[in-house]
Amino acid sequence: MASTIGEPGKGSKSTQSGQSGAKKLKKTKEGTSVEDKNETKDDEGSITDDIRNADFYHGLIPKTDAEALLKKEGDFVLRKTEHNSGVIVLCISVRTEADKVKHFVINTDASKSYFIDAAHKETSVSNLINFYKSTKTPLSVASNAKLKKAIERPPWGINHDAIFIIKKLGQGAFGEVYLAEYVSEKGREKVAVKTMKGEASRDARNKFLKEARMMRKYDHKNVVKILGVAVHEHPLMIVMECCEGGAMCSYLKKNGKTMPMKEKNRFVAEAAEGLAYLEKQQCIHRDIAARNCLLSGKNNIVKISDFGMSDDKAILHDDTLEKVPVKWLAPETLQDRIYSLKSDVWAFGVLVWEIYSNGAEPYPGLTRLQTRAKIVLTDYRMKMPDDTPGDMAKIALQCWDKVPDKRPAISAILPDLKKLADK
Ligand SMILES: Nc1ncnc2c1ncn2[C@@H]1O[C@H](COP(=O)(O)OP(=O)(O)OP(=O)(O)O)[C@@H](O)[C@H]1O
Repeated sequence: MASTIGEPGKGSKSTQSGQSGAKKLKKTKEGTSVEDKNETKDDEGSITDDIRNADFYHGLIPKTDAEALLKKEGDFVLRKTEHNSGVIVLCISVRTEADKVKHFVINTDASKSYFIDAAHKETSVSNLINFYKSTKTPLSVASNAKLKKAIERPPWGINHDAIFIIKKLGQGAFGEVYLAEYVSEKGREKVAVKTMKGEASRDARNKFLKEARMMRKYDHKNVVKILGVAVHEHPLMIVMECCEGGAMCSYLKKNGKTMPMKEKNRFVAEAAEGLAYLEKQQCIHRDIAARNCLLSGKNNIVKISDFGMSDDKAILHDDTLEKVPVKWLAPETLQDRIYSLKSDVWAFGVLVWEIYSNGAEPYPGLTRLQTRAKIVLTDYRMKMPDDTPGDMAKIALQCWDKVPDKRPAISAILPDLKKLADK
């Protein structure tokens, strides 16, 4: 019987490619820069070069991404997925005539034969796919899933060997962020590469790649652009435009005292422009802060980054409140764990405060717990730094209205912020 994901074939071994081990990046002439090759060796058992280089092999792309690529009945991709905890297997995802996507594990036996249904075995994965495609045999009787058209990797699917790591830029939640060179048909360009540690769980991997999925939707000069993801090998990578100026909060800490007021006003206006765009796309960012605004180019253009927590639901109820940036959270988030476009507006107010206080930590002298208590219980609001332009201070206070609906939309305050920046 064919086994779909979640119901492994009994008495057979799936095409395991081994659990990801932690790997160190190193610079190589060939590009991908992974020191520990063990896992790739494991991969080679089942993923031979004909598969690795096949256009329809998508590596570890998440189910959601695979499903979005399969538009018509018979469209299929070959990908890797975590079958049972810690075991990476090869699987075929295919859209069925019932307009559902089914995922079939490719199994292997002691004699290195590959099969979906033990009734038909082949000596390689590519032969197995060719068999199902050419004979139009259903992958399982129940689903009647047939392989018709292999769907190629999308343009955002990047090969590891097109990435040349140069140096570490920072530390992300899942792994390091590097400056790298990305070689494509367009030539060579400097990029930032967010990596994910090899030993991460399926959950963490999905979270990591969700950030890429969110970023793919956006195209704006004040939002960090994604170029693609590399998911064929470990470490998984998100490849994005590089903002050489680094995080705004570090810049403010270093240069804030000597920065012209005009530049601070511009930082506010540019961050607002990026955020107004996200607001229009119904994207709740959930982590607006100076540390997540990056600076790009010789003019230090502000770009909103870090979509690790973002979502495109109108209102989000997140029960976990795990590792949350308390000092940037609105009262309704602190109390009821509700996130909305209006909780981003609150965080934008805190960002404005950070800009005029030269990157200081909000609510100086208060712990996270004290901050939470003061906001929720006493309606406490920070005082804006003394030299904040009056109109700017007024706008920040509007962003901190207790009632989310009374906070302005970013698009509504943007014209005034731009005027202030142009003065
Ligand atoms: N596109 C980029 N260009 C230049 N530097 C970057 C870029 N993206 C990230 N960095 C650097 O890497 C650091 C970590 O990135 P980021 O904050 O996005 O990671 P993260 O996984 O979301 O971490 P956390 O959730 O803890 O903030 C940033 O502070 C910045 O210094």
